[in-house]
Amino acid sequence: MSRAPGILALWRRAPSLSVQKGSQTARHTCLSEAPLGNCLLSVYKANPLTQCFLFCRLDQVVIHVGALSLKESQELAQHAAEIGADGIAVIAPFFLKPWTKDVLINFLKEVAAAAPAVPFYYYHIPALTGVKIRAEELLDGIQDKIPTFQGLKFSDTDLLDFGQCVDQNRQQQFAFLFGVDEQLLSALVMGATGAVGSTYNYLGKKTSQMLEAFERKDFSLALNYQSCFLIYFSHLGFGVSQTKAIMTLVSGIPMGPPRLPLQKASREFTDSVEAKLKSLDFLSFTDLKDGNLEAGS
Ligand SMILES: CC(=O)N[C@@H]([C@@H](O)[C@H](O)[C@H](O)CO)[C@@H](O)CC(=O)C(=O)O
Repeated sequence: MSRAPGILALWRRAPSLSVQKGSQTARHTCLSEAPLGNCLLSVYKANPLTQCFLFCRLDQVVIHVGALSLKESQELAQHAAEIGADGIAVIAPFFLKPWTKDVLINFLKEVAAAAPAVPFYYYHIPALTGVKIRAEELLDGIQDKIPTFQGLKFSDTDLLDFGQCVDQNRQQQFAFLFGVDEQLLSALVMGATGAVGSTYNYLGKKTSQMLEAFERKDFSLALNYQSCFLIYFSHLGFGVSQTKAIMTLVSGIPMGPPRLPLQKASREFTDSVEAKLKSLDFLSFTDLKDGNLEAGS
């Protein structure tokens, strides 16, 4: 079974943390149905491995149930409802793509209807799905079609689209969870209500400090934190494999290589990240042997 942990989510004005499970970083599209179902169940039961990564109590679990097959997505949604998920999230199907807003909403509506009592989030990640329907366009009138619609996970760099989503939300009924970690500060300024991202699995504390600085209106300190991430990312570049390697380094728990077609991060990458994390004083488990990066799957 996959050991990929959920994605740490940071919510503004909330003392505790939440998790999104079955997401891009957790390689949901690479998992077959059975391990994915088990994986979801294990999170619901707050398994020690997950808790160990989050270093916190899980207050909310939002489960990603998107799939290429509508039926599979509906089954995952039903399963999420049965095990008591606090929300479900769905990406756009990405092989045979919906090309218009109405078609996309119809697909999402059918998934949402399979879990009619569970809050529903649209997970907007056009760089990976290739579905470029603007989120702002989608929001218009969406609750008439999907009564459980709760908000967006917005994983795109188009801050104009993001700003227009926030602008539409005059009654503030929706949550806007931002998913480009390097741009979180800009999104906060524009009205993000939370964040979900892979880097919070290991940069969560620094990001919380950035959020605190932002709340105190200490923008220069907040910018310092964000710049630290920007420099970090722009030099190294991060994908799922790299994230797994870093999570292994930071936690000491072997995450193993990613599944094909992903390739495991290179030795040069892990060496360079290890040095960087040490310089930031992030590594408490510094004596990893080569084998630890290989174990698990
Ligand atoms: C394309 C991608 O993986 N984006 C990440 C970001 O957290 C991203 O890793 C980070 O901003 C670094 O580029 C998230 O938006 C996606 C995510 O949280 C997930 O579904 O795993």
